[in-house]
Amino acid sequence: MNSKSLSCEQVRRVDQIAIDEYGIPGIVLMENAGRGAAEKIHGVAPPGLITILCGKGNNGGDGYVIARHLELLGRSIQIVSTCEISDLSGDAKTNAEIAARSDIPIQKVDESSRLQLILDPAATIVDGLLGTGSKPPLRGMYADLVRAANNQPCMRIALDIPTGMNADTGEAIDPTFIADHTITFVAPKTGFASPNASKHIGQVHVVSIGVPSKLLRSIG
Ligand SMILES: NC(=O)C1=CN([C@@H]2O[C@H](COP(=O)(O)OP(=O)(O)OC[C@H]3O[C@@H](n4cnc5c(N)ncnc54)[C@H](O)[C@@H]3O)[C@@H](O)[C@H]2O)[C@H](O)CC1
Ligand SMILES: [K+]
Repeated sequence: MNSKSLSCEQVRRVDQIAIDEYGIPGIVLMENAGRGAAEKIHGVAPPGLITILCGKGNNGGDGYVIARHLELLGRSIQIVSTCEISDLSGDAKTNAEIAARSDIPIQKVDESSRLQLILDPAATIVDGLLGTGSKPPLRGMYADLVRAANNQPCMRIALDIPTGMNADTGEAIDPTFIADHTITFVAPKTGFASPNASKHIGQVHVVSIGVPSKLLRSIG
């Protein structure tokens, strides 16, 4: 990994400074993240359906953007969401509404047996459940969804961090998403260098979200 690693706190600070001091709207950061991630996913995902798991925060928000761009790239996609669009907020809600208006298929799951029915064993799974806002260990349905995803015989791609991982230490309490590829935003996370992390992160791809290099240099 050629980029300097950052902690979750540092990356969240990049986000906030970009918005508050540089005036880059959060929705622009999310669009850059999602479009960049979609292009990486298109490059590594085998032919066929791509199922995007979307959680209730901005990690899920990235997933709604990714779905729109993968469809534009000609890929077959479906979104599996852990909550109603009305339960989302901010940029994630905006992008969920855009996806719904675009007739992108969105199915809500409230427990994992339903997910087993939805998941096509051959379909690539994209993990947009939890990112830097995660406080492991996983609770309730998120733990069940990660176990169900890990049991599928398909490629798995994590967005920003594998759900369940402590991205600062690399600690991966069971269950933690097991990714073949991790598409991470701004910079690799500090914990990715830990031996505990390697089984879960797979190949790491860093995607820029359009933050100026002057800001990146200022993060110590
Ligand atoms: N600068 C950037 O890197 C950008 C990052 N983006 C993406 O935003 C997420 C972070 O989003 P956030 O809304 O802060 O949190 P999450 O989506 O990670 O978590 C959502 C929500 O989930 C709840 N939660 C926390 N821990 C648990 C748990 N153990 N079990 C169940 N639920 C949990 C909690 O309420 C959280 O708030 C980042 O990773 C990127 O993907 C931006 O899109 C672009 C800029
Ligand atoms: K994730």
